[in-house]
Amino acid sequence: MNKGVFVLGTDTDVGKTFVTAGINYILRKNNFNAISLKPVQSGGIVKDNKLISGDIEFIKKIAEVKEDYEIMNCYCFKEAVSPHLASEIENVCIDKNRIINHYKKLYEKYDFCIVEGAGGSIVPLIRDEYYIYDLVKDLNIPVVIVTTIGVGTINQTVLTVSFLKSLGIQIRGLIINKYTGTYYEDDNIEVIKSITGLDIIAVINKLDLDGKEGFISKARKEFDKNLHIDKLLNLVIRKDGGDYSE
Ligand SMILES: Nc1ncnc2c1ncn2[C@@H]1O[C@H](COP(=O)(O)OP(=O)(O)OP(=O)(O)O)[C@@H](O)[C@H]1O
Ligand SMILES: C[C@H](N)[C@H](N)CCCCCC(=O)O
Ligand SMILES: [Mg+2]
Repeated sequence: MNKGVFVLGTDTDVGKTFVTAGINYILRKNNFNAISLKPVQSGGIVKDNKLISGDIEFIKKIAEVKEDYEIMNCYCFKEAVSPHLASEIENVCIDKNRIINHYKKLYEKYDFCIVEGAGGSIVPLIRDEYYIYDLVKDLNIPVVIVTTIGVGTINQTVLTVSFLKSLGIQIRGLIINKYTGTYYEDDNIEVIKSITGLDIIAVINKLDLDGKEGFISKARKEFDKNLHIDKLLNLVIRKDGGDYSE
C-alpha cells in the first residue's frame, strides 16, 4: 500500500497540525499504522529541558502515537519565524536529503505518512534556494490544502491552488478548518469549489478549546464527526498505484 499526503496550508496558523492530528487519529482508529512527519519546526517548545516540536506533541496526544520526537521531526528551531531564518539564527544548515531519506524510511515502515509543512507553500527552508513546494516535489507526494474560510480566504486559497497546479503538484482536495457556520463562510466554500473544482474533503468546526481541560476529547469528537475514513483513504492512497521509488 502506498501511501502519504503532504498537508499544506494557505498560511501559518490555519490548522495544519490540528488537521494532521485528526487524519492520524482516524487512520489509527481504523487500524492503520499511520505516522506524521514535521520536517522543519520553527518555534519549538521546551519540555524536560529539551527543545521539541509542539506540533508533534499535539499530534502524539491526539492520535496516541508513541514514537519519539526524533522519528516524527527532522529539524526543530527555537525562534518562531520562517524556518530559513530560524535555522540561520542557530547556524544550522537544513539538509534536504536528510529530510527526503527520513521520509523514505517512514514511508517503508508505516502504512501512511502524513507530512506537515510550515506556514504556506512558498515558505523558504533554505534562503533563496529551497522552499516548501520544492520539498513537496522532491518527496513526490500529493497534497491536501488546509484553509480557514473567513473573509479573505477566497483569494489565499485560489492563489495557493493555482500556484501548486502551475508546478504540476497533484492536489487531492481541500480541508476547511475553523468553520463557524456564517453565511459568508458558506458562500466562500461555494466560490472556492467553483473556481478550483477541487473536492472538499472535510469541514472542521472551530472548537472552543479554551486552553487545556478536555481539549483532546473535544477535538477527537469533532474528527469522529467530520473526518470520514473513506475520504481519508482516498487522500492517502495513491490512485496511480505508483510508489516513491518511481
Ligand atoms: N478547528 C479548530 N478549532 C479551534 N482551534 C483550532 C482549530 N484548528 C486549529 N486551532 C488552533 O489554532 C492554532 C493554530 O493551529 P495549528 O497549530 O494547527 O496551525 P498550523 O497551520 O499547523 O500552523 P504552523 O504553520 O505554525 O504549523 C492552534 O492554537 C490550534 O489549537
Ligand atoms: C512560526 C510559525 N508558527 C511557523 N512555524 C512558520 C511560519 C513561517 C511563515 C513564513 C512567511 O510566510 O512569512
Ligand atoms: Mg503546525
